[in-house]
Amino acid sequence: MTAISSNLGYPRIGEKREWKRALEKFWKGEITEAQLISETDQIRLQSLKKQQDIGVDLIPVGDFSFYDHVLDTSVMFGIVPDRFNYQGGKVDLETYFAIARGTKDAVASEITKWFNTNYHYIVPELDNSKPTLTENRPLTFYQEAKEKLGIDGKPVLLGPITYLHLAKGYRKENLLELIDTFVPLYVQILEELQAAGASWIQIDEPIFGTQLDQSILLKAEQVYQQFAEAAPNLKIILQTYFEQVIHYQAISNFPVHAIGLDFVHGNTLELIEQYGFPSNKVLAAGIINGRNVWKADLEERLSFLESIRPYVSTDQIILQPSSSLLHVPVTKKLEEKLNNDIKAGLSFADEKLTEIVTLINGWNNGKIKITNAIKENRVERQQFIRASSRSNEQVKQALATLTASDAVRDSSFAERIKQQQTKLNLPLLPTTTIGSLPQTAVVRQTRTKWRKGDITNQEYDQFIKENIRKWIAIQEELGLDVLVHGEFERTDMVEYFGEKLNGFDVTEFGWVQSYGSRCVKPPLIYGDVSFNKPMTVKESVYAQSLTKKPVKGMLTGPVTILNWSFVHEDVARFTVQNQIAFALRKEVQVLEENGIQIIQVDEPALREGLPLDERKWKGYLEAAVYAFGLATSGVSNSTQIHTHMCYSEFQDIYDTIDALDADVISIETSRSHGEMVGSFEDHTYDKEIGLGVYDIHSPRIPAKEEILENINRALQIISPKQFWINPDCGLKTRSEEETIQALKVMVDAAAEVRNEKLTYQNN
Ligand SMILES: CN1c2c(nc(N)[nH]c2=O)NC[C@@H]1CNc1ccc(C(=O)N[C@@H](CCC(=O)N[C@@H](CCC(=O)N[C@@H](CCC(=O)O)C(=O)O)C(=O)O)C(=O)O)cc1
Ligand SMILES: N[C@@H](CCS)C(=O)O
Ligand SMILES: [Zn+2]
Repeated sequence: MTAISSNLGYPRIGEKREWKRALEKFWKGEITEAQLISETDQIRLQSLKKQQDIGVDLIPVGDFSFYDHVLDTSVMFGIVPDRFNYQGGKVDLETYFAIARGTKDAVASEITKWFNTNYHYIVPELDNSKPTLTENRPLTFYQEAKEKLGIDGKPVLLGPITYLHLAKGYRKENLLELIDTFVPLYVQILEELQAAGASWIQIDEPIFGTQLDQSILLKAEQVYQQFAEAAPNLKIILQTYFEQVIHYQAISNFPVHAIGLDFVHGNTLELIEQYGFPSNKVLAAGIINGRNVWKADLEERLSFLESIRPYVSTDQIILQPSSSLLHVPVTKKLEEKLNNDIKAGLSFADEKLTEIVTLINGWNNGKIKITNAIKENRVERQQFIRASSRSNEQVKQALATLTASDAVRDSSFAERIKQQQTKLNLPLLPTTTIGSLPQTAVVRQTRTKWRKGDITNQEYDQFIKENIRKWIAIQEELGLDVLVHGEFERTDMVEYFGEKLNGFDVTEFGWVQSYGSRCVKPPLIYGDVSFNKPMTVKESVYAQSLTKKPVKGMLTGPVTILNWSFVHEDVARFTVQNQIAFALRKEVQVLEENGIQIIQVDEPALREGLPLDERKWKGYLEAAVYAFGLATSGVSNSTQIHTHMCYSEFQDIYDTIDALDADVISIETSRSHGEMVGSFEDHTYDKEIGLGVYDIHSPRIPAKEEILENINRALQIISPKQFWINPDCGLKTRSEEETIQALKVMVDAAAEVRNEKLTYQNN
């Protein structure tokens, strides 16, 4: 008997984002549903075939999605919010996409971060819905892989404990009962899979990387007992990831065939060393990082595996990535423009699976059998490690001299805001946007032409300027108070800085799914980071030259740049974060020197990066506050620092939001229907704040009444003197028409409330 290799999930998007293009064509009505299905079938089957060719033993099936796997789970259980008029039975694609994207009559469901990743899932709205099994999705995909490719796949299912923790619309005290209502449906899925001849099933429970009550653990054990009894021939892998499990002793004793543990994040090895591993179970060991893109050190991984060997027999292990490969790009083979030294150090999804297959051979048959692979791996890694561009002594020295006071502004907020008000003279309830304006097809196509050399630098600059000019005029016409230049020159708020800062590089095809069809291309941080030359000044200064109203300078913050990049692993993440902050500090100062009076430093990833294990929160948050302070504290009192965060639960980090000491913060709240507002009830927040008053992720134009409701709800708790009115995130995904219409409604609503408040004050 030998051990086997496995994968937990494969990127859905195709090597060149074919999946995204098919979806967007369908949404635009350019292809039919049948064409969408046929195109995505092809992408999915190619992905399965590739994994088969690489030699992966347990190939995941059912990890494919038309939008999001949490939404897939919801519709499989008939969990559809009432506003979509669902009549029962299998949920059709129209309803599925309506939940995800909204319609003109119904707002989309909320999206939020999938654990500590930049992937967003659709939050299930349980309310009073009665779960029913509308289709056995895992079974459908299991049968497809078997019939079309002869793959005896491993269906992937989101587990009930995690699914219900991610859902809303129920009272926490009813969770245990609620779990019981889903169990029979899961049981039916498992029974049918077993009857169809499936051998394995992966049930994802990443929630076990977070702190859970004893009562939940007990319930979970009973649930898995029921699963095991219902389908005794199905080998259940209880799969955790993104963190070491917190309740290891409890979970490792659950009555399942295998326990999947992440050996990359946290210290899982220590848990095994301390408590051992049950002899009657298989250890599915995640030993290749599923969240980063660097080539593993095969020799080191093999010797790491030797530390596990005393606790398991040779065939008692499955080797796999630490998590689904949804979070890394598909293959590095398409990267033809990357510097060779950097490319040598990379490993995307396909290359990671090859590493797993190599390691399983080494584990089963001895190191000698993989000597050549190890040699090649060593040479390539050394080529990367020794690349001369990776080290920057000057930055290291500059950072070594920094102290706590380098990250704190000169005066208190109370003092600063007086000076800022005098200078900016803004009205009550100022209106603004978050930064980006529509990245139309023309904007993207022009950038692509420029990249290909089809248009010159001057022509591209001129094109960007024209867009800035056009949108400054539109914003003035709309009556917004603080304007933005629109970020037309940026592919993405992180990738753009990756193109400009030293120590970064960018890929051509290194896409990962962010939400729905939207993808991002995280830059690579391969070495010490430093400022090269001004990155945003030209566009900001040009925009400011066109108007008397203040134009915000627009930067992405150090925590977000770090979180949304693939960061080399040679030094601590916090060190890289401070290097980025130090480089941004320079940019902030240059913007100020060039007459920009408001500078926004976005930190949308700050909450997302919060460790799953609460014991690690303090260190993470302190480092975040320091880095943000380092980036923003080098300006005078009268320069107003803004920040922006979106799509996360912020209640947990209220104190950090305060400690960032930004003069103004804008936070998304519209999809969560104002839940964040409640946090301000219990605190006395003294700085200024904009709570997003409408959802930009839906093409729907908000009604004035909705915006008024959002504003008035916030104003019950936050003083109008502190409150800003803005959408909840950037507008780059919206069309020009949608943007203008929605902003018009927003500005009208703001004017109405402003007049009411002023009338009230004057009386
Ligand atoms: C705020 N958000 C962000 C997150 N993470 C980031 N790294 N950046 C973010 O802004 N996480 C949380 C949220 C997620 N939100 C979004 C919102 C929108 C997108 C998005 O629209 N992504 C685009 C890709 C953007 C991009 O870089 N485009 C390139 C064009 C590349 C291209 O497709 N070119 C075409 C030719 C042009 C054409 O015909 O369209 C080609 O080569 O074929 C660019 O602008 O140059 C997306 O399309 O998915 C992501 C996350
Ligand atoms: N300034 C960015 C922030 C997005 S989170 C934008 O507007 O797109
Ligand atoms: Zn945002």
